[in-house]
Amino acid sequence: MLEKLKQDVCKANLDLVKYGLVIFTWGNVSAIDRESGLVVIKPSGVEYDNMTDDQMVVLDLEGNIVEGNLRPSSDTPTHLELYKAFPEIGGIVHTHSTYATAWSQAGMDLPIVGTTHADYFAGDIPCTRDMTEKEVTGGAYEKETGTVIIEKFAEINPMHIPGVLVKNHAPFTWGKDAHDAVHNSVVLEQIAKMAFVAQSVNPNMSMNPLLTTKHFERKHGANAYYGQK
Ligand SMILES: O=C(CO)[C@@H](O)[C@@H](O)COP(=O)(O)O
Repeated sequence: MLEKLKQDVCKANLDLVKYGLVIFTWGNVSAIDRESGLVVIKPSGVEYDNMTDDQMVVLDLEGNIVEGNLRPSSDTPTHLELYKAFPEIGGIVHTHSTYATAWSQAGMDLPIVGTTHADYFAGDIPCTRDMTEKEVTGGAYEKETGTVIIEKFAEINPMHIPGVLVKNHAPFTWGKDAHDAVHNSVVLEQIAKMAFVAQSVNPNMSMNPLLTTKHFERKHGANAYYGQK
């Protein structure tokens, strides 16, 4: 079932290793088939070295396992909440990549201070609020992680800012498919690193909003002209 999607999701997970975004089992990628409403995600705690397509787990949006012998990623409920809230997205990535995670741990939005950032994210990348005791200990921690992310995007278009920093935890990114979500995760790590260095040089750094709009629009706007037709 969903063989092509399982291949794509497995490859996307392995790409996290290729791009240096995960060590051990510290991350996960999923993708959704919107027609059937089924989600494919990597199994929990399985080393990337040994990961194969047929280990991918297929679930419905309520978290019922439809196919697979292994337990799905522990972060599956977060992914499911995001798929339900953001109908335009087709893939999700979670990593503990160093610089993006450091900003998450600092509890700070990642400020937009360069065109590299604006080419992919049309503004600051928000950091979520502290989770309440009930959200952490009430039995639905991973689902509630999704809730605090969605809350943060009440007034943000998730296709304009395809990522978030979960406070004291780590980043999630998304995209039109698993590959696109991985791409955004790689970019997020790089811009988090660049912003860290820039801030150490100038703590009062800023960016002209016109430049932000120009760079985001030329790649993603209605009249985008970056790249080939
Ligand atoms: O966030 C964490 C751990 O803090 C998890 O995302 C990470 O270890 C990956 O877990 P899974 O192997 O996907 O269950």
